[in-house]
Amino acid sequence: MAIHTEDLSAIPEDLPESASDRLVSGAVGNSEAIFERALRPKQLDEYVGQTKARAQLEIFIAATRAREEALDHVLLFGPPGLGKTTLAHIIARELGVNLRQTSGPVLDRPGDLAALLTNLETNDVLFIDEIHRLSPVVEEILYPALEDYSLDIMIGEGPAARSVKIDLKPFTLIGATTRAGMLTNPLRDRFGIVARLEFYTTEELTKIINRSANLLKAKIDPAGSVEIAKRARGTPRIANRLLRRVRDYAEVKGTGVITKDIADAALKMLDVDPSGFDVMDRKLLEAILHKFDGGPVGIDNLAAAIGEERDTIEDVLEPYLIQQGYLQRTSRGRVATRQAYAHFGLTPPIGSVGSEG
Ligand SMILES: Nc1ncnc2c1ncn2[C@@H]1O[C@H](COP(=O)(O)OP(=O)(O)OP(=O)(O)O)[C@@H](O)[C@H]1O
Ligand SMILES: [Mg+2]
Repeated sequence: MAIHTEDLSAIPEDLPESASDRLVSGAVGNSEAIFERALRPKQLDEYVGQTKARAQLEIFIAATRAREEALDHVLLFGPPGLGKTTLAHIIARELGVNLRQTSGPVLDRPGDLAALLTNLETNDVLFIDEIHRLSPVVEEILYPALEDYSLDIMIGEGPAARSVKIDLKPFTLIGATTRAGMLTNPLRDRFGIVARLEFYTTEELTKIINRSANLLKAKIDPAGSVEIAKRARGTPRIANRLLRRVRDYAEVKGTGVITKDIADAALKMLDVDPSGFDVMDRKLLEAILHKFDGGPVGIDNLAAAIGEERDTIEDVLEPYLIQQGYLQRTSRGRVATRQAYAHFGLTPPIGSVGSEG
């Protein structure tokens, strides 16, 4: 069995055009997949940031290796582009086992899952991306597999139908999702290790950009990497994407070196503002401010107003705006904070939420 087989069909292609085409969307376009793989760190010590998740995993991996057992099942969750797939591959590599990759929407028949599971070698990793999109019938046969490495499969139909039990070799499931909240409770409960990935700091993104620039043989000065890092929405995928575009700009409009001024001019041209917001971020905030008087506004109304899918708002747009304090999610809907008013040069009304911008 090949080590680290990649199932390209697992790369999500079903994101709405407007979302996947965004320069700062966390989502990945297919043409980008090859480039992403080249920049993907292969070992835990190359994986920048996520100190909490990394510290946990280091211990569990070392202990499991020493005992020659399968690692507990791992759930990785967090917004797109923060490094879930990367981390899954690193875990398998550090464990010294094979990784088999698939995704929730692709696994639509129980037989497909059974085939994957029965082909795993001892202690291998099965990586299921978008695990919140598993169909209920597939999820059902996953439970006993996770719990006691066995499959209960129905053979035949009607009165002749019988259930057969198949023993599996010990394995580790790594599930990745942008939405831990959409997992069913019985599934979530079966993960022994749950790691939530956080947005990266400017310092961490600067490190990632320097490493990528090095691999791409792009010339960049320290202030240039900081400028890109500050505008990458806390997301390594976006940092790498911006780096590539800014490098093109530097080669055509400058001397080839990415300086602060070149980065700034390039990002301005690409419509990424100093807070790292792109057209869609601004559209969302402006809709709340102008069409809904700052909110609260329900997610479906908001989706209709900006012509975006509700899922895209919740998975891609909102998490960063909330983390940065521009948006609040309340029981009555989304509310723009004082910081959002300030961003657009507006005076916040009395009683508006959030800290002073
Ligand atoms: N901690 C990190 N250190 C360095 N580079 C990273 C890190 N995390 C992610 N990257 C880079 O960002 C890119 C995107 O990461 P990855 O594909 O793992 O994100 P993801 O969380 O799986 O996204 P999605 O939810 O869309 O599947 C990778 O190609 C990798 O180069
Ligand atoms: Mg991924």
